[in-house]
Amino acid sequence: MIELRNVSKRYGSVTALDGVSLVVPEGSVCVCIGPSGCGKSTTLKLVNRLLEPSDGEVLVNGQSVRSRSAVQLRREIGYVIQSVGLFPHMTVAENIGIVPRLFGRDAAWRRTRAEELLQLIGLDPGRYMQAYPAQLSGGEAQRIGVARALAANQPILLMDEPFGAVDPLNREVLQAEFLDLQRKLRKTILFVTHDLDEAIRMGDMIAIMNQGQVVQHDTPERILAQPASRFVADFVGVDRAIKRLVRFSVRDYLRPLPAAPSAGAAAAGAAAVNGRPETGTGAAAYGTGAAVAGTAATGSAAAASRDLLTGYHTLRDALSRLLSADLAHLPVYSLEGQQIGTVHLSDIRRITQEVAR
Ligand SMILES: Nc1ncnc2c1ncn2[C@@H]1O[C@H](COP(=O)(O)OP(=O)(O)OP(=O)(O)O)[C@@H](O)[C@H]1O
Repeated sequence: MIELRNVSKRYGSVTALDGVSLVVPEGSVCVCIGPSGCGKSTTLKLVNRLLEPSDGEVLVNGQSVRSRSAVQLRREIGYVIQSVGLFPHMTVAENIGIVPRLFGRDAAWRRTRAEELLQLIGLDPGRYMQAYPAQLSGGEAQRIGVARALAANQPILLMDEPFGAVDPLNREVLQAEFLDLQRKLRKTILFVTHDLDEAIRMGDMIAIMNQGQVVQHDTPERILAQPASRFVADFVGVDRAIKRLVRFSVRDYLRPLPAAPSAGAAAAGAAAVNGRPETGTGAAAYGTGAAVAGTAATGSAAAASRDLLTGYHTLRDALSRLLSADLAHLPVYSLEGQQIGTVHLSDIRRITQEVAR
């Protein structure tokens, strides 16, 4: 558990944090969000003692961080930042093994752990263990940053815009994968983002900050349904019912393809959305050769380059595409560009009604 009790942080005449109290229960994700300069990163850095509070107290698992050595604390708390901070002269495996090495784990243990983690984050160990950071795409580097944070099995993670440097599709893929991991690992996570959709999707709780204060700390649903102030209402914007849909991934509402795929309505949908004639063989008609051959290892280039709807997209993306194409359903693709099913407007409508209740 992470707890801030009435914490303030001043830099000379600048008050970066002003009496912040916040609790992140064990196994949950709290996302801090707010305008630039509101104190998000400062909040995070107080937890692992990269900064010291001017007033108030920060506790980790009930113990004041002041009573812990900063070095020891940082070994126990993972820290993922936007620029990732991989060491360029070390291989991916060595980068992932940094904290376990500090804990005295031997080379064989670190190697096995690095392989497991690469598999967990969807990167082929055979290809990536010995790669250097300069050989990675931005999205891959960010996954390695997450793997490194997971390597030491630290129960607490601080994540400062961990997916900030990734393009939108890769970002949605990483978010979905990270949520899968979190369901399994149940870490206690304090997460900072600029991106409201990301906050709504990732957070069990969201702390909306403004001018060094937490102005609402609540579930995403309540923040959207009952903003506590004019500031929060303006911050979350007008289309709040639709924003809730980012909490749902397309793959969870996928209707599978029939056993023998045919050139049905779904293919027609693809043609309409992609603005090109469909020859009747679904995704295969677009070919997976050229697009996929040049794919980044994350595999998302094929889907991204053709702007296809994938299982990793949110239901809000699906809704927006359905409405703009004026269709009742749309094909859904794998990252490699193979059609895997369809998503239906009627299903999304049902979910909107359920969450509105
Ligand atoms: N070392 C410092 N000296 C003086 N002021 C600082 C220092 N670090 C941060 N600040 C100020 O404290 C406030 C909070 O900074 P912080 O980095 O926590 O904001 P943030 O919400 O993370 O911003 P952003 O979204 O732009 O990253 C800002 O006004 C910032 O200018």
